[in-house]
Amino acid sequence: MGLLETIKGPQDLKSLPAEELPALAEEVRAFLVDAVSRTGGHLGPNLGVVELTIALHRVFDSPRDRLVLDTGHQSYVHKLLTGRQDFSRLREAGGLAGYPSRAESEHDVVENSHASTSLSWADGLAKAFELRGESQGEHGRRVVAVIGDGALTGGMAWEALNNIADAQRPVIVVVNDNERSYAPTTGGMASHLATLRTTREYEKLLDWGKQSLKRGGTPGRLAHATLHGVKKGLKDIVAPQGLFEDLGLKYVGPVDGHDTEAVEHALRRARSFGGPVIVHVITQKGRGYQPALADDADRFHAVGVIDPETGEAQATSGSSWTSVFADEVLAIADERPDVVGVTAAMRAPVGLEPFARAHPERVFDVGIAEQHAVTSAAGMAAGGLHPVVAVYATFLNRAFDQLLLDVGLHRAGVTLVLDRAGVTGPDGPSHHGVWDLGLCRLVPGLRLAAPRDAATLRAELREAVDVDDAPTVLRFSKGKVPAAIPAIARTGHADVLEGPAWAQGDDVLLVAVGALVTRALDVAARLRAHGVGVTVVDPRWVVPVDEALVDLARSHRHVAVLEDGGEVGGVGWALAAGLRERDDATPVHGFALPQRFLDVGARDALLDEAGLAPQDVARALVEAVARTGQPERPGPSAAVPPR
Ligand SMILES: Cc1ncc(C[n+]2csc(CCOP(=O)(O)OP(=O)(O)O)c2C)c(N)n1
Ligand SMILES: CC(=O)[C@@H](O)[C@H](O)COP(=O)(O)O
Ligand SMILES: [Mg+2]
Repeated sequence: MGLLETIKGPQDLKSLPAEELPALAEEVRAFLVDAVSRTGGHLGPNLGVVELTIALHRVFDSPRDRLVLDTGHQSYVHKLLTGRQDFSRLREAGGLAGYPSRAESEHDVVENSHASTSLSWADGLAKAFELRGESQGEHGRRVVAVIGDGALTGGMAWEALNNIADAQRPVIVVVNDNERSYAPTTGGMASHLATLRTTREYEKLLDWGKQSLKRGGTPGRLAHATLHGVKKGLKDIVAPQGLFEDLGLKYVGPVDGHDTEAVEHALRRARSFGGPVIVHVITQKGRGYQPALADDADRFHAVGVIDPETGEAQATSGSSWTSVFADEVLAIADERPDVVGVTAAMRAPVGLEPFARAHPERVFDVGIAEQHAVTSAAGMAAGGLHPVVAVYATFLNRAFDQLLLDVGLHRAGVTLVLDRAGVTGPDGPSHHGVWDLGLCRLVPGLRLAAPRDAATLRAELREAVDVDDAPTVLRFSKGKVPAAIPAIARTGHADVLEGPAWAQGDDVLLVAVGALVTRALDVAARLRAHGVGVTVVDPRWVVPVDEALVDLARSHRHVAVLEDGGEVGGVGWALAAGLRERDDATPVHGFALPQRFLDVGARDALLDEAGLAPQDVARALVEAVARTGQPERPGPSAAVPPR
């Protein structure tokens, strides 16, 4: 039996002799490579925090002390050391979550996978422990937040530091500095951390110098004393007193994050300090696994299954929607010098890499700072540019106020491209992009399109960037782009995809949104097989709902809406409202996602479980049509509540 199998919880870890820790670290690394190669996941980030996590659980007493992991994608080692070693179904329904999960363990605190929140959580916990009288003294409860250098570029982190620095509560902020988000971290903060890292090299050099000089007898000792004086002066030049210290935070580091003993020593110093302290730990993303270290793109940040022979990692997302966007936005950028790209530390995942390679001066990586991305885009538009801000749909949540009042209020010609819209799957509840339709519907003047295939993505993107007096948004899902789905007619903005067989009349108007068009066509075939007449339309622009679509709805006995987003503020919700405004009683059957947090799971399975399986939708509509008998107007009724 290896060491790792003997670790059932932090107590077992604490009792391990220090000399066995390197061997444990190697076992953990081997486990991670083996397990994550089979399931996919965040291999690179977790390989970088092995020694750090071991040290954290030896110095602090989780769950009495609270360990908050920012973003949470680097929580696999934490899980291994807190009694969870079955990674066979990592990031699958019913398996281990890829992020902290309170349902899994009392050692887990924050389940939100959105970056830069950990310091605010820590500030809140520390205030609670203080008011409850639990944090005082050497053995008082401690709060430790582990935040990456990427997450530290997020504005929330600095709002929290402003508060943490202002009080003498025992908050330990561990900066896990591996110099990367996906790609190398950008911005002034990254440069500052680099300066502090340089100090590390500088300190090593000085330490070497000191030891050598001391061995040189009296002349050497004199020289050492002189050098020591020089050091202080030089250090202020090389590493001006740290930003953190200027804020009033004690700074410990930089520490070699792969030397468990050194990290433990630094953490014990931090713990005993009793006030707010930064422990700056230098780690290596992908540490110990050559294929990850060789991956210049993102060090196996988030990978799919890995071929054990070659070390080749499948793309996690493999979302070919992204590649269509990447190709079309580059074509647009070649034609229009006013078009610029903006990313929040995800240039490659959102498809702006080709654009950046061709026009490096016109793609801006603002760090993990979606709020800044959106408002700076409003500034760019005011300055005569047309920014294309590409983010995952779920991360737009963070920039709603900026979208509403910096972009919307000023009618700024900004185009937002929301990748991973709808159910994403393995990343769980905080990653599903199911809020954007409702949020965007709140912004007056905003227009949102949901392409159904590659051709409509290209066309709708071009329509969007041609709008310079209002915000425009495109949303598309994770996964594969379907084969081309041609239209047979156009009504208003909507494409008619399939009309009723002449004998079957106008029983159902089936409105299909974006990637769910494929499912809708399956539903339509099932309806026809049951003698129900159906017209399938793709509205293309779904915010606001097109008046022509409302008119079309009124000429059918039933309207059904199939969409990959939350029901509140969705297309079905808006279409029902449009019919009510006309005092029209056409029943609207909404097939949207329930307004709750969806768990981890495969995208298609989660859609089916939400009632969006074609056979279930068809059955519900056949029953609804049967209930209303002959084609006469049903009695006055509100919209049939979405399922
Ligand atoms: C608000 C937000 N934007 C974007 C992301 C996507 N994302 C996940 S991890 C990551 C990089 C994090 O870098 P860092 O904090 O340095 O952690 P590391 O992976 O280097 O350990 C990003 C951008 C996110 N989770 N949250
Ligand atoms: C932690 C995080 O936010 C990302 O790494 C995310 O897991 C990537 O998702 P995709 O795999 O869909 O690109
Ligand atoms: Mg990092």
